[in-house]
Amino acid sequence: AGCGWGYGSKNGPSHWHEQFPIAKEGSRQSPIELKNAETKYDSSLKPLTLSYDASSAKSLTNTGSSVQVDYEDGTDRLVLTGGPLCGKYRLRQFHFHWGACDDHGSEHILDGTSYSAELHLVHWNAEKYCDFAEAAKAPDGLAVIGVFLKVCNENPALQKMLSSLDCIKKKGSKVEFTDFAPCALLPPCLNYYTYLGSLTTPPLFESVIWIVLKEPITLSSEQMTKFRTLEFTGPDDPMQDNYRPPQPLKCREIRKNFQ
Ligand SMILES: NS(=O)(=O)c1c(F)c(F)c(-n2cc(CC3CCCCC3)nn2)c(F)c1F
Ligand SMILES: [Zn+2]
Repeated sequence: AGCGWGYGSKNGPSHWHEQFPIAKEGSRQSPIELKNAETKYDSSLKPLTLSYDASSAKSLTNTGSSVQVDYEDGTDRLVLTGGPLCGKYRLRQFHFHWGACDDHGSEHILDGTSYSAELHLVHWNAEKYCDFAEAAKAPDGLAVIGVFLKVCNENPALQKMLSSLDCIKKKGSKVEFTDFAPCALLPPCLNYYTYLGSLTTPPLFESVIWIVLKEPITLSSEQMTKFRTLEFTGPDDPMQDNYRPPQPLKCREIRKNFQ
């Protein structure tokens, strides 16, 4: 069988509809362009609350499309509540999307600006659903916090992960990765935009309540270069430009919790 979906010219985002029709037929696909002037301030939106105990990080994996840190999500360890959400959402994993150069690479675009990378913290609704796979198929099943990465000064919180990338250069490789508090990757200000969307990779399920932070976190250009030392399929195929372009807004509203 041909290689599965990816980000190449033969299996990239413009081909995904061939195996995943929702890519073209969906009504709430992600990512999108965020135009601040067209978003609506909603005073009923609550602040985000991230509960945070000794973190339950498990492993660091090269998934073949991103680098991902998986969490033990059998109990309420890292829980997201508040914001636009009803109930509590458990952190399952976080991963990144980035470009071949620092001037692009994020999935969401904010007022015409592409950032160098974007962090996604993926949570699932553990109050309503039994496990991640079930939640991933429900319209209110997932909540993903998107954080923009901007090349500026070094980010010490990323160093522990980036210094482990040499061990997972190859697709499918995985190493133990513990005691990593994801809150260290958040900016001081948690002002956010929120809208109803989808997974930005196949199967592109329309099950994500997106929460995109307005304030980016920063990292150095050396740290950004480190991401690109990972491989998609082999040594001549560096992992980069693993982002989906913006999708039609259709009849969706984007709200924000700040004026
Ligand atoms: N970019 S994103 O939108 O933040 C994003 C996500 F939110 C995800 F949840 C996944 N995801 C995909 C699966 C396979 C599951 C296999 C069982 C059925 C559901 C999908 N695991 N996690 C994902 F790959 C991704 F890119
Ligand atoms: Zn993602």
